[in-house]
Amino acid sequence: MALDKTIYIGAFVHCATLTELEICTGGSIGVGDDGKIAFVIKDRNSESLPAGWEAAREVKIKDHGFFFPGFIGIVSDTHIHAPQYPNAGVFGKSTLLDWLNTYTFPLESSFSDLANAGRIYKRVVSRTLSHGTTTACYYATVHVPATNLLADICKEKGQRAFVGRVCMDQMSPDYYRDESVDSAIEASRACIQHVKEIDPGNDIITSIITPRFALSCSTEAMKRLGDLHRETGVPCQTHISENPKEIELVREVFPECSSYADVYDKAGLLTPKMILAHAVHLSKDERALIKKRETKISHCPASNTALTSGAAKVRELMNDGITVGLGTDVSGGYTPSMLAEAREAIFTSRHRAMLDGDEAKLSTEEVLYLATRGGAKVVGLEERIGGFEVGKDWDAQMVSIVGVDSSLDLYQTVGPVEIFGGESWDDKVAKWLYTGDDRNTAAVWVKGRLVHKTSNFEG
Ligand SMILES: Nc1nc2[nH]cnc2c(=O)[nH]1
Ligand SMILES: [Zn+2]
Repeated sequence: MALDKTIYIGAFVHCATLTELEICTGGSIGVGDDGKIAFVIKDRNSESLPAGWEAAREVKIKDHGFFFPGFIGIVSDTHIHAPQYPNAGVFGKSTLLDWLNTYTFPLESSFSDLANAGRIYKRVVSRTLSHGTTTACYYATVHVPATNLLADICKEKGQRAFVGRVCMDQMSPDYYRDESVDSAIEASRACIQHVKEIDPGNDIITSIITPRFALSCSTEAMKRLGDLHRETGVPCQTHISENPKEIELVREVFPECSSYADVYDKAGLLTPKMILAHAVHLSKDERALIKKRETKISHCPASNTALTSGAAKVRELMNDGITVGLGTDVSGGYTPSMLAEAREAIFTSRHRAMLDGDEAKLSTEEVLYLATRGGAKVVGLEERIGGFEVGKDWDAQMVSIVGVDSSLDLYQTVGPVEIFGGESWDDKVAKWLYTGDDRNTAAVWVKGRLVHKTSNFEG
């Protein structure tokens, strides 16, 4: 689809490094008709437009707002279960294993009904886009037609997505499981093939091989999925070391393996293109193995707190040199918002700090990095998304914070973020992170295409 050449004008905020925000208050970014950033002007007063851009369309920021890279969670939300969205906020006092049996498997099994799947998947994709999630790493269900439908919906709505059919051939309910290893592999191949047909170049949609977790997959199934991963180059995602009872059971079910990480390693699944969600209780040896294999981790703090799984030691993972992103893990996590997830990451780190010392604290800059550039690295798209550099895709959100305008004596805010006029730019970003919500996400673009807008967007 041809896009208009567009110049985005106003303030731009992105993560220069893990610990530094780069804030250009008077900049412009030109996005070509291919959806890629063609130029970045950091100061409009001292730099003029490149030739040929005089007649380009303009999109301007209002008042205190700014452009920010789209969230990459696993969103990218680096870890979200699309079929579990109707249960967001519904988990009672359960912990992982009883939560799966009580809430999750019954809901996921209902995706054998394609009309039901379509109704829910449309809402998940619209909702995550409205929160600024430009890339999502989705778990679907075991069902091939519904998984393919999720890929179709992401493509149609324009959300960059990794879409995985869930494999589960053991220790799963009779009413919801793969019947055999052969049928599981065949079904996974069918979903990989579907994505090849709808998006051969993985422009927006990528298939992802998805063994649910070690307990629901036989050794044979995991080995065959490892072979499929090697044969196709398709990335992988799964869960690891989330809950103490789960870890104990993994020990009992796989006595030949020295650790949870070793179960995946022996199956050929611990590779640079594998995303492991949770990683709450990893041992030092497991962390060393994950680092050696260049495997990525999705930190899911809201879910880890809700299901009382534990508080992951993110500082330790980062100090080990492991690449970390953020995931909402809906509906283990209650929220589809990566902004809320970033807050949860901050507060979980503060609880860790009360046990481990101040170094454990994550800063505003660090969690925004995990939600953008960190997520881009986790999904292997760091050359294409995550920040505002020439040649990258325009995956961005316009953050709208209309504040006090003393000249007009107006007082109008978008959502709950209050701006009184004395705030520095760092303060404004922090206020957005701590007090903002989807009302502040005025518009969202993926690869230059406008994929969400509110009434606060005039463009
Ligand atoms: N949080 C979470 N952990 C899991 N482990 C296996 N399946 C799941 C799931 O659906 N959610
Ligand atoms: Zn999960």
